[in-house]
Amino acid sequence: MSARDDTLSARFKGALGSFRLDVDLTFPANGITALFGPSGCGKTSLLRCFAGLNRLDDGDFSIEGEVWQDGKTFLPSHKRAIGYVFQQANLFPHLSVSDNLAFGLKRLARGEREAAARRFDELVSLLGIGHLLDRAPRKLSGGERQRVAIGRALLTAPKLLLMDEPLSALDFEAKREILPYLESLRKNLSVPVLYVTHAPNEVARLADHIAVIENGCVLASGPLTETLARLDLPIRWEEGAGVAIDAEVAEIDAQWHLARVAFPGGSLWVRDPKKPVGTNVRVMVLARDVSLALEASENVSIVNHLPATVLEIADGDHPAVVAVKVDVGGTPLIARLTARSAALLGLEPGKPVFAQIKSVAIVE
Ligand SMILES: Nc1ncnc2c1ncn2[C@@H]1O[C@H](COP(=O)(O)OP(=O)(O)OP(=O)(O)O)[C@@H](O)[C@H]1O
Repeated sequence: MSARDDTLSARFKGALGSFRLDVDLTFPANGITALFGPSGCGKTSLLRCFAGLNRLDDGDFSIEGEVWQDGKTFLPSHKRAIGYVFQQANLFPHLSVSDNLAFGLKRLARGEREAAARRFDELVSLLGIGHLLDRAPRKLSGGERQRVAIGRALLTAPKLLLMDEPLSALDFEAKREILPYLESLRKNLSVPVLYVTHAPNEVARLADHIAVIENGCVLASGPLTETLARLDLPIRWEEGAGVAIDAEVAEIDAQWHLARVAFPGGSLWVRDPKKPVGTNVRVMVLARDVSLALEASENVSIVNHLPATVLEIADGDHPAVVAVKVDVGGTPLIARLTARSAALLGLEPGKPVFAQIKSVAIVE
C-alpha cells in the first residue's frame, strides 16, 4: 500500500494454545483506533500479532508498502517499525529521562536517526517532559514515567504505535494528568495508533475509531459515534454506555456558567468548559441520561430537548428494559428506557419524539 492510503487492513487467524484468534480488521491509517472488549477476549494477543511477537501461520499485514506478514513473509519483531507502550513504563532505571528517550534511536539507520533527533524537541514539548530530562526514572510520578515511555516509543519514528492499556496502572489523578497529552498527540501526530482499553471513558476521550473484540474476533469496527450507537453490540449495556459526539462551542452563557455546543443536527447546553467559542469539544451523552417524550415539555428542569426520530428498538439485558436508538438530524443517540415506557409511548421506527437529556458531559 502507498503512504497515501487512508486505511490499513490486517488479518490474523490461528491458535495460541487453546485460544483461537480470527481477526479481520480495517482501521484508519491516521488517529487512534481503540481495541475494546472484555478481559481475555484477545486484545493483547492481537497487538502481539502486529508486533511480530505472536506468529500465527495465517496472517496478512502491510504498512507503507512494507509487508510485515503474508503467506510468504514474516518480518521479525525487531525489523518492524513499531512503538509499543505497556501498562508499566519499563524505563531503564540507571538512565536519565533524556537517555531513556534517546535509547530507541540507536536501532535506527543514520538518516532516520537524524530525522528522529529533529523530532525530539517537538515530542518533548507535546508530552510536557522538558523539565524532566535530567531526572532519574525513580524520581518521576507514574504519569510522568508513562509520558516518557510514550516519547521513547514515538522517537523511533514508528509506522504503527501499539498501546496496551497504557493508563491502567495509574491512579485517577495520574490518568487525569496524562489524558490531555494523549489527546494532543492524537491531534498532532499522524502515526496510526492501536490502543487497547476496557475503559469507556478513554474510548470516548481518545478514539477516532473503535473495534469491538469478543472471543478472539472483531465483532464490529467503525467510526466512534456510529459504532457506540449500535444496538447490536454488547457495549450498549456497559456501565457508561452512550454516544460520544464531536461538537463545537457555539455560545457562552456567562451568567449561568453554561455553554451551548453545536453538532451536526442540533446543540446542547453543557457546563461551561471555559473554552472559547469555536473550540472543538467532544461530549458524551450516556444512554441512562436520555429519556424520550412525545411532546417537548417546557415545565421540567431538563434544558436539553432535541427533536428526534426513532430508528431502532432493541431488547435489553433484562425484560424490563429496552434500548432505543434515535436520530437527531443525522447524529445518533441511544436511550435506555423501561419496556413499559416504550410501549406506553407507542415507540416504533420512524416515530417522531423528543429526546430529553438530563446531563451531558464534556469529555475531559
Ligand atoms: N501464547 C499463548 N498460549 C496460550 N494461550 C494464550 C497465549 N496468549 C494468550 N493466550 C490466551 O488467550 C486469551 C486472550 O488473552 P489476551 O491477553 O489477548 O486477552 P486480553 O483481551 O488482552 O485480556 P486483558 O484485558 O485481561 O488483558 C487468554 O485466555 C490467554 O490466556
